[in-house]
Amino acid sequence: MAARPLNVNVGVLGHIDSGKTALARALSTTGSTAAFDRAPQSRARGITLDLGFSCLRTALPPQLGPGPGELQFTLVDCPGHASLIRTIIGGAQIIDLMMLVIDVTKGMQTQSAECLVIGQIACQKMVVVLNKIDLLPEGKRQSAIEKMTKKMQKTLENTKFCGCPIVAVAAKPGGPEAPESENPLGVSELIEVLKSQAYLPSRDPSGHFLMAVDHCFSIKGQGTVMTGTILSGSVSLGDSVEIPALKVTKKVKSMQMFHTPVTYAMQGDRVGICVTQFDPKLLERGLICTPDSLHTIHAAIISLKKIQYFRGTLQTKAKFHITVGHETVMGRVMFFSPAPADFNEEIQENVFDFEKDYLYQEQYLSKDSVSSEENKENDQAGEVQLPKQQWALLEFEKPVTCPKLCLVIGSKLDTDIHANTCRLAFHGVLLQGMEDKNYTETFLPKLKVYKLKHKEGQVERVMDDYSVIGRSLFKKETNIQIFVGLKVKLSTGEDGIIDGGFGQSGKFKIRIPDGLKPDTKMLLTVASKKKSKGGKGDVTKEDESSKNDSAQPVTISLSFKRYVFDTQKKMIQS
Ligand SMILES: Nc1nc2c(ncn2[C@@H]2O[C@H](COP(=O)(O)OP(=O)(O)OP(=O)(O)O)[C@@H](O)[C@H]2O)c(=O)[nH]1
Ligand SMILES: [Mg+2]
Repeated sequence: MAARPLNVNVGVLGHIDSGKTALARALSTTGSTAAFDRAPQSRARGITLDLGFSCLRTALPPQLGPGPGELQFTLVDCPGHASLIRTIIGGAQIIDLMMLVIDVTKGMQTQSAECLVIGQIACQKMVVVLNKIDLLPEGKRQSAIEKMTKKMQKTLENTKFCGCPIVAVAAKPGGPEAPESENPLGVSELIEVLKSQAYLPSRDPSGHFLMAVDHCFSIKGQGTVMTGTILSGSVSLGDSVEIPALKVTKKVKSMQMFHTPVTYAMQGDRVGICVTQFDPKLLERGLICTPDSLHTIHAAIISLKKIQYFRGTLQTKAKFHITVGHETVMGRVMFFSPAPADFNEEIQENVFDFEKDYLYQEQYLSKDSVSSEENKENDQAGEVQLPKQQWALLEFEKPVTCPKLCLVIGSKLDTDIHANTCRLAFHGVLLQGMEDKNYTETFLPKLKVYKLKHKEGQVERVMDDYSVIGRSLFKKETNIQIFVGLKVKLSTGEDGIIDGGFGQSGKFKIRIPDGLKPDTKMLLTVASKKKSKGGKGDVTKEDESSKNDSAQPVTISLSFKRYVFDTQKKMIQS
């Protein structure tokens, strides 16, 4: 049997109309079933609506090893239209090398920037393609290309693609009206660059089989064919595969890779898998897998990072479009960070420690979320102390089916697509999914995220050397009983313990085990003498006036933590 060609998936991404489909067409020698805007709706609108696949075979470049053999580039033509970003995110997750197509007459555009962000999250390597150079006036073409090349180099400076190759082409010189005979410019040079950038993607046949299906059709008398890219594991003739969306399991009857029958395929391969007949309309896009290997989850814990280009803050309780693996759903987030003692701890990849305590955050902590005033206080140099790792709890509006440890991207897709702003907000890794619909009761209590609570009140008067009466710490209707035994601190330094309620107006008694200091006693005696002159009004009035009474010299502070998901709402002090 001839050696299998080595397959490298090349994504073609870029702003709408930059010429991605034209470029894929110019590059490919063999078109697969789903290539080149075949769908009638796509042709009618002149835009790409779905992922297109085609391939290009070349001789194996030297860095990929000696001996004869072929290199197959599977070109994944992604749509450019902003509304199709979910498809683009799905496409980016199966590629090894990304081509970012830029219209040389326009430069970076909004979706070019979004594609760059997606590339940074999902791809290892990139080549920038400056397309439509035929539109530059011939005399100034070279200098215009050089200028744009410099600009792109600058844009990429602070990305992981710094220094990546930039190639100038015209995929379809003359545009749509030009005759097909018109030869593209620069494409053979581009192929050389692609070959030089090709690397042996790490492929691993072990683990569960998982494939992203992008196309499904039936063949009379044979069965239904699903084409797609194998994301993990491997598959052989006769294997059972599950289609989770349809809740069915089917046997693999035959397989093809680019029109050639095969008996085995593994991670990174593009295959068509034929199984016993089912209605192909039921599965246009989706996942197939080893039976029972995916989980369907209602909520998840992820570790995450904010996307630097996203303007604004990430607020707890906000809703995002959340892409989990290959599905996108609406979800609500709650951010949390390490507890202060663990702030500098190293990043733990791919695991979540349920033994640890975590600190609830109203928003994701980033340089711009910490106010400049706090900033000054915390650090002279203006450097904000940020934890090395942060997490979020995601609660989905409807359950999603996804692999474990999959990529998660949060975006604000309801942002106006003409707003010229990055809609991608955060990315992360799914660490723990919650399959139980009643996860709030069965699962969340295990998650030890706490809020720090702080209450302040005032000492009203001294009872004796070992006890004082406090007020303004609780509301009138608060059940003080549940606070009994908690430690408090007086602003004069004494430690105290809440002993019980006192009267009906939310006042309470504090025991001072070590006794009041003489200075404190004096301070309080003077203050209460002044006050008693005012006479006795009714209780609420007194309470109100006392709130504004800054003359009270001694304050009481009560601090405790409370776990967000503790059903008993226990207050805990260290
Ligand atoms: N002049 C010129 N026109 C080009 C070139 N490449 C593509 N075009 C034209 O640009 C338009 C868009 O090309 P497509 O290949 O459909 O662009 P796309 O990036 O795939 O568009 P979407 O998939 O909808 O985002 C078409 O009218 C092409 O004929 C080029 O090199 N020169
Ligand atoms: Mg296109």
